[in-house]
Amino acid sequence: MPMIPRIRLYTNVFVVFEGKILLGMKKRGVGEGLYNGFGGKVEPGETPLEAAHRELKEECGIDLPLIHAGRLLFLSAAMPSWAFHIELYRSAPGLSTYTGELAESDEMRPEWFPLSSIPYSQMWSGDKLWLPLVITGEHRFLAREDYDRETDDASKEDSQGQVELKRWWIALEQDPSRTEEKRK
Ligand SMILES: Nc1[nH]c(=O)nc2c1ncn2[C@H]1C[C@H](O)[C@@H](COP(=O)(O)OP(=O)(O)OP(=O)(O)O)O1
Repeated sequence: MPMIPRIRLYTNVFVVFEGKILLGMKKRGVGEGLYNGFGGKVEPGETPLEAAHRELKEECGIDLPLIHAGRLLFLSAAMPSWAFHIELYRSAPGLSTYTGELAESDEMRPEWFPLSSIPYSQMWSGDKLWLPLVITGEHRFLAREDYDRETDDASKEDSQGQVELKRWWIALEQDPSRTEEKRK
């Protein structure tokens, strides 16, 4: 029987104000050197929303109302024992203030970017597929990504194993609060 991976549950929060987005430069660990939202593992006894607020506060010092934006599920050939499930949140629409003091932490250096110049080339390669949906916040979505070994250039492989985004799909959730759209 093939090995069945175990699910690791994470959160990721994007603070989006009028015309700008708050990202963090990851200073250590997995994803070091990349910009990302603020987040981490959901701890036992915590809901994902509670974890999202806790991680936002721990990693950049602030808190504000959040809405669920979507869900990312991905597999990576670099970590075949795990399936990653990330609950994605964004700040509630229309907000322009937060509580607390925006501050650098051991893990993240926060930085505002205009929505017109999001540093996608310094982010996880799949994020550009769904971050625009997080920013508009009109539909919640499910995104699915498979990272596999690079096949075109074996010289790039190191002991960690280089992976690239090979397959993906995104689907919008039905939102019962919206008028049912007619489908062709
Ligand atoms: N925006 C993103 N896009 C993506 O494709 N993978 C992401 C991602 N954000 C996080 N991941 C993946 C990478 C890695 O395997 C895992 C780790 O995420 P994080 O850096 O958020 O958590 P940490 O390892 O810092 O956990 P904590 O120690 O609980 O803070 O989730």
